[in-house]
Amino acid sequence: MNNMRIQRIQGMREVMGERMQVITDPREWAGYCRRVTASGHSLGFVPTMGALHSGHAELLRQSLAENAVTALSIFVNPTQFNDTSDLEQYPRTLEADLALAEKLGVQAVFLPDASSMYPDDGDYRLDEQRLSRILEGAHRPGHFSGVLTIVMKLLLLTAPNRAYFGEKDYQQYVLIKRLAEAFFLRESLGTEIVLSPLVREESGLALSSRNQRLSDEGRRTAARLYQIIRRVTEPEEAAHRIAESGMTVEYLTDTDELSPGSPRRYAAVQLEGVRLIDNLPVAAKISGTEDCNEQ
Ligand SMILES: Nc1ncnc2c1ncn2[C@@H]1O[C@H](COP(=O)(O)OP(=O)(O)OP(=O)(O)O)[C@@H](O)[C@H]1O
Ligand SMILES: CC(C)(CO)[C@@H](O)C(=O)[O-]
Ligand code: BAL
Repeated sequence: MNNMRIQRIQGMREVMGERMQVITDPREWAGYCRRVTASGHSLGFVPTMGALHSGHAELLRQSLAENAVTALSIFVNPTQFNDTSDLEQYPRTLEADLALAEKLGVQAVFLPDASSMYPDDGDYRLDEQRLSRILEGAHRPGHFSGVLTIVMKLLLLTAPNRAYFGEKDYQQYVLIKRLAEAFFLRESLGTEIVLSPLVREESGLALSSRNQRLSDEGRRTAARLYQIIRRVTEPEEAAHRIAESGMTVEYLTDTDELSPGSPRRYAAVQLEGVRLIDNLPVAAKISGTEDCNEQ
């Protein structure tokens, strides 16, 4: 980062105060965000459901590098859970999340509750008619309607210059990018939707908050998912090998529907009652060997 940029960011931290702001009220949050942008400073925004891990940290680092101020939201959004036990068991680690955000240098955290984000009790919903119905959407009815609705509310309140979403949830990223285009969010809010690369454990397992619910043995089994999807050419054969490893396959598909001309492989599995997803560009698959035990 060049010196001018560092000085600008330091200046901004003095204006906004050194301590990280933690805000729960949507109106107060909108006011804070408007003050940041009105004073000429760029605002990056990373929406999450908390239980932060290194994947989230990467999104935050990217935002911190590209914007004067970085805002994080933590909200376990009930309308995107089609399964109530998944919602109840979703990991919540607020104190550790705030400590990590502060350590990374995040300037503001939005922690709303469900009643403040849904003053309409969820009567109003956004709905996409096509790409939200495949892959994750086919297996989690209503999920993307909940995601798009809460993301639109968060973007309207925050009006960031850039909002960051992870490649781990590639279908979600595509739907949000198209949402921004459909509703002219660049023209109205000045918001650009940014894709952040997928972060994996050394074993290859995609980092995910839900991984916390896996046993040690479950984690080792889960690592096979990536090893198999990146090495086995035929989707049917890959699904068979994943099932042999002890996971229940929900889907495993190669398609370019979400990225025309550049097909990707998408997979969702269940293991120990935990639902895991992964994806990669088909071109990134390793050909020439189908030995999934090799790293
Ligand atoms: N391993 C990862 N690499 C890159 N981005 C990630 C990763 N994990 C999560 N993200 C991104 O972080 C943002 C917040 O995700 P979220 O809080 O749902 O965490 P999560 O780990 O995806 O949890 P889960 O899948 O268990 O709900 C999303 O944009 C998501 O795509
Ligand atoms: C984008 C999001 C924060 C909306 O609740 C969530 O779906 C997530 O964390 O990926
Ligand atoms: N990161 C995806 C959000 C969800 O699984 O609900």
